[in-house]
Formats: sequence, structure tokens, C-alpha cells
Amino acid sequence: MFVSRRTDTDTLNHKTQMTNTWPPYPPPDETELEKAVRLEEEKVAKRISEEIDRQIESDRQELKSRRLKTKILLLGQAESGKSTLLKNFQIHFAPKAFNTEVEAWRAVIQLNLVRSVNVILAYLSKTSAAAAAASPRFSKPKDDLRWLKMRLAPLRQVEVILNRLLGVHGDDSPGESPVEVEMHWDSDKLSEVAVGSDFGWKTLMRTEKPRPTSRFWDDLDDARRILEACRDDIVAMCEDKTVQHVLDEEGIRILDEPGFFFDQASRICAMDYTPTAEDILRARLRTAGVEEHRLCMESPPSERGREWIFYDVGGARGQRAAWAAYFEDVSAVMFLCPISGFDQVLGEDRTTNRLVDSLKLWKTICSSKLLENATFIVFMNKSDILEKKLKAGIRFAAHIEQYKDQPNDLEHVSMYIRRILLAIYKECSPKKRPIHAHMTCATVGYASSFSLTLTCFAQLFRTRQDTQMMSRVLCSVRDIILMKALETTQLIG
Ligand SMILES: Nc1nc2c(ncn2[C@@H]2O[C@H](COP(=O)(O)OP(=O)(O)OP(=O)(O)O)[C@@H](O)[C@H]2O)c(=O)[nH]1
Ligand SMILES: [Mg+2]
Repeated sequence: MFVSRRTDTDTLNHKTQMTNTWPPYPPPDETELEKAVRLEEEKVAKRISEEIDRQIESDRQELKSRRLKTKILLLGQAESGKSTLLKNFQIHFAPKAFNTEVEAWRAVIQLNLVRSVNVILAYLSKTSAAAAAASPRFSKPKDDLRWLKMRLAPLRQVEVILNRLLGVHGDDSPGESPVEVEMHWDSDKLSEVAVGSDFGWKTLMRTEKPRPTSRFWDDLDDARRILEACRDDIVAMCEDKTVQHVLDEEGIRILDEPGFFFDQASRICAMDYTPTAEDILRARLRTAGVEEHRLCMESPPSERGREWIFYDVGGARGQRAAWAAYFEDVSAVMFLCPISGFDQVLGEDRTTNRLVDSLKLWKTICSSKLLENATFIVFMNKSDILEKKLKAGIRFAAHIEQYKDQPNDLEHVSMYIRRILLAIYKECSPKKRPIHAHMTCATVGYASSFSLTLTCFAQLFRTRQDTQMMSRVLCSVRDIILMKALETTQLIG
């Protein structure tokens, strides 16, 4: 930017150039004092000019590096499976880093279980109808319930300890014990706990140094000893007919509820319990705010060291306003649509159907101008729950009237939802762009599962039994994102 000045020996016959040259030629009759002032001014101007050049270059570099970063947004309503999908990516592409978090997940899973037990106990003792319908195993139902409650009372302490160690807060009442605030039955909130993204709960329990204080480990040990001591009673409660009766009455399909670990209670309460990948995928921890997760690829060797930055957002309505701040320079949007939610309502608005809300949200995201250059990948998630519900005879058309009398099976229902998702995408996208869609069960991980792979705008719809369904979906998504990164690199040179 700074043009070097010609020497003083240049003459007036360069007058025409003089007007275009900077700094200008000195006047021929310049005094010594004027020359000194001029040279000083030129020095200052040169410094400013160089500073501007440096700033422009640094802005250019910053822009380039921002565009080269693979920034991925995980979007979707609450409980759609965003954080679970992220765990799948971590387990698959950065297993060593993920392993360092296992200890923290053990505490979360134990908290999920303890919290479910505490909430159910609190509910049972409040509901006389429930007590009256107590297990035939007990001759005096109310007394036996009281007895069970008494024996399991230490679990409240376990919940308090785990909440404190993990930095968990309940729904809207940080600091209060979730058990205290939930004396009414609300299945959506049964295992709802959230950890603020700034608390660092995962790093707190990492196996490498620096480790937390010994007080921290002593408390954790205490919680685990109590849990183990209560193990038989917890298992008895989980298998108890009263509990099952109440849950049935409430329409709670316990194995489908997020964060319920009743079927694994005995294993999870053991002192030497180590979570499996599937346990971690099933754990429920509500995301509060927007969390940034950096995933450094460990495999395959060709991708080792490449960094992906995921933004995992809280999906409840009250949290959605914060999303837009993260829409700039996004490489890929992964939208989670929980297709099993057709017969459920939102936790935050009991008048809105979950599937309808999800489709509305999809429309808003597809229409966003800020996201027009992002690659879109939609996950029709919770396909396992959808399948179970349809097989159990729950009619899709009873909740989504437009479906009318079409067959009530997984293939037809998922095709229908897929058609709507793609139609919305086509209609609302600010410009024509490809989309990739997968039907998933994010909690299955690597086990065998039913899978459908959909490719938009092509009439491809395959159904197959695939022993490594999630693994294939993840690899395909990785390839899509790598292609996008390559395109961006070529564009910015
Ligand atoms: N059965 C089944 N459960 C799933 C599936 N995907 C996620 N879940 C469970 O659903 C619960 C909610 O999943 P999350 O990943 O925490 O949901 P989220 O979208 O991050 O929710 P917020 O953080 O509240 O926005 C967890 O307990 C998961 O284990 C699925 O495909 N099938
Ligand atoms: Mg989440």
C-alpha cells in the first residue's frame, strides 16, 4: 500500500506523475525546517499505512482460517438426539479422547438411575391410588411402600452428591434439588438434568492429571457405596408390580424413556460398574445453552488431526433464540427429527405435538439465509421407538390426521415423514442445494439395526438389515463434510 518515494534528484518534468505519487515530491524551494516537518509527517503516515496493511492481512488470514474450520451445527427440538449423535461421532472418530470421559459418564448414568428411583418413590407415596394398587408381594401395601421408601432414603443423599459433583441443576431451578421441585408426576422431566456448558464436568473426572481434590473422590466413593448398599432394594423396586402398574397407568413405556436404566439397575449400582458405549448413548443430560465440542479425528489415518467443531444446542423452545448467533460460516447443519414423537407433546408446551413442532422448526432452519451455503443432513431419529409404537398398535393417523388410512407400518410412515421433510426443504431453501437424509437409531451404536438410507431428489429408498448401521451413516456423513471442506478450500484458494 505504501508507495516508496522517488529521490530528491527527480525534477519538475515529472510533474504529471507527481500528482499520482505518494508521498508527493518536495517543493523546490523547501526550507530545512519544512523538510524536517515533512519527513516526520511522512514517517507517521508510513507507519499508519503499514499498520493498515497488517490489519488487512490478518483479517484475510482470520477469514480464511474460519472458513477452513469445519463448523457443524446440531439442531433439533429437545430430546431429538443431538447430544447422542455427537457421542456417536466421538465414539467412532475419537475413541481415545472419548474414553477419558467414561468416569464422568458413569456418574451421569448413576444419577439418571437414582433420580428416576427418587422421583418414582416421591410420586408413589403421594398417590393414594398407586399405594392402594400395591404389589401382591406386600400384605400391607402402604406399610411396605413406606418401608421401601425408608430403605431407599439414602438415595436422596446420593442424588445431592452427584448433582454437586457434576455441577448439575434441575429444570428451571438451579441449585434446588430436582426431587424437591418435582413432587408431581411429569414423565418428560423424570430424568431431566442439565449441566451448564461452562462447568467442565467431563474434564473434572478425566483420568489424567490434574485430578480433583481427594474430598471430591471421597464424596464420589461415598455415593457409590450407598448405591451399592441400596442395590437389592433398587432392583426390587424396579421389578415391583406396583411401580410397573403405576407406570402402565401413566402410559410410561419405561424402556423408551430417556435416561431410564431400570433394566440395568443391578449392574449400574455395582461398585465396579463401568459403562458400556450403549449405556453412555442412553444416558440423558439436557443441554443447557450452546456447547462447543472440538473433535480431533483419531481415525482413519488419512484424517488424523483434522478438527471438527460441533455446536450442540439446547433444543427446548426457550433456548432456540440463542442459536442464530452460531449460524455464520457453518459447514454443515445436522438436523435431528425424532420421528417417534407423533403421539407426544412438547415438555415446554403441552398443547403442541412434537412431530408438528419438529417440522415447523425444520421449515425455519431451511429458510435461513445465513445457512444458505451450509450442507444439510437430516436424521430421522428414534426410528426404533417409532417401530415399537406402530407395532404396539398406536395409530399414526390418530395423531396426524392428514395421514388418513395409509398403512400403519414403519416403512410407510417413515416414507410419509420423509416426503414432508424433503418437500419443506425444497420449498423453503433460499437456493437449490443438495440434502442428505438418514433414518437412525442413535442409541444403538454398533449393534445390529434396521436402517434406511435416503438420498434426496433421487428416488432411492433402500431397506436393509445392517449390522453396522450407525457406523456406515457416520462414515457417509464424514465423507459429505470432507467434500464440503474440499470445495470451500478450493473456493478460497
Ligand atoms: N430409543 C432411542 N433413544 C434415543 C435415540 N436417540 C436419542 N435417544 C435418547 O433420547 C434421550 C435424549 O437425547 P439427547 O441426545 O440428550 O437429546 P438432545 O436433542 O440433545 O436434547 P436437548 O439437549 O434437551 O436439546 C437420551 O436419553 C438418548 O439416549 C434413538 O434413536 N432411540
Ligand atoms: Mg443435548
